[in-house]
Amino acid sequence: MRIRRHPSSPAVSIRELQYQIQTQDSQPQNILEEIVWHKEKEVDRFRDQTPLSDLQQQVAKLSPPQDFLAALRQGKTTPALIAEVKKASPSKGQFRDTFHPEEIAQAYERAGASCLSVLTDQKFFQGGFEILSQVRESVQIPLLCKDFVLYPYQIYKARAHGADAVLLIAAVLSNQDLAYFMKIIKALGMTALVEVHTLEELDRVISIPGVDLVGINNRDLETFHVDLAVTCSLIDARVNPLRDRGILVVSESGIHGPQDVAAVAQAGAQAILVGESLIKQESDESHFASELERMQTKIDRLFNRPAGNL
Ligand SMILES: O=P(O)(O)OC[C@@H](O)[C@@H](O)c1c[nH]c2ccccc12
Repeated sequence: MRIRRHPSSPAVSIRELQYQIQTQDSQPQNILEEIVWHKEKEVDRFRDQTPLSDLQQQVAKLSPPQDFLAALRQGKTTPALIAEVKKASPSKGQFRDTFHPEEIAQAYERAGASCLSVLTDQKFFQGGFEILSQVRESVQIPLLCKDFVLYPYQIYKARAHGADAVLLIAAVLSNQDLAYFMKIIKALGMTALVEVHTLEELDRVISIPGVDLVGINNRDLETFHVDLAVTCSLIDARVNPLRDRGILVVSESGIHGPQDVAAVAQAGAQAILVGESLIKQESDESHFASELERMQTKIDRLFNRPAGNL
């Protein structure tokens, strides 16, 4: 695990030294740590509003989730597309002036996405669980809840708002937590997408029983640096164990054009997760009559297919 879950408390009590240790260790070292430390407080607030037992009762009344992994295996495109409903990011700010999640989600679905990802982190990505619910009402395809999961509570909350799959980030969870959270996700009939960024993390994840869907994030969440070679080198290093275990690999982040899609597909990614390049408002986009037309054009371009070829 690369990330400290909490600010560490000083081990010594000599006053001056304590002051020094506190100032150094009580600052997050990078954005991922900052997000995780803040997430602890956000989850506390959610628990105060709605206890876990209430969420569990809500979840018990829902019809079963859809099979996210099967939708990727069937794939409306090759590789299958998970399109992300993403309003903003901590590094780039807001991607467009007006953001209508239902419209975007419907356009993605009709233009060829096999599944959708919905960001629910409020502070850093301007997402929300109300957006997940709105999207659930607007489309048929399976949904991934994209958040920084630290507690089982968040898994029930995702399900209660209509998610079929939940992201688990190896950089912030121990193996024990990963294995435990996977059990809860499976018991709820959902799919876990386990995200890695390094070979160490991939090795940890491959060793956990029941992992069948792995996301390789091309973006380093500590620095925001994006490199598609991350997907290629990690798959390359572990081709055999990935194949033997029947793990489907999703290449995540920084995919902008047909060359990018071809590169990660060639490396062995069977699905891609794309946010920014689909959602971003370009300066020459005013001529698009509708969100559907916009998304159709962008997705056609991404897969190098003739315009309107759905
Ligand atoms: O907008 P991009 O570069 O296409 O990336 C999408 C997605 O991969 C990215 O949003 C993401 C991948 N893993 C995450 C974990 C948390 C928040 C966000 C993410």
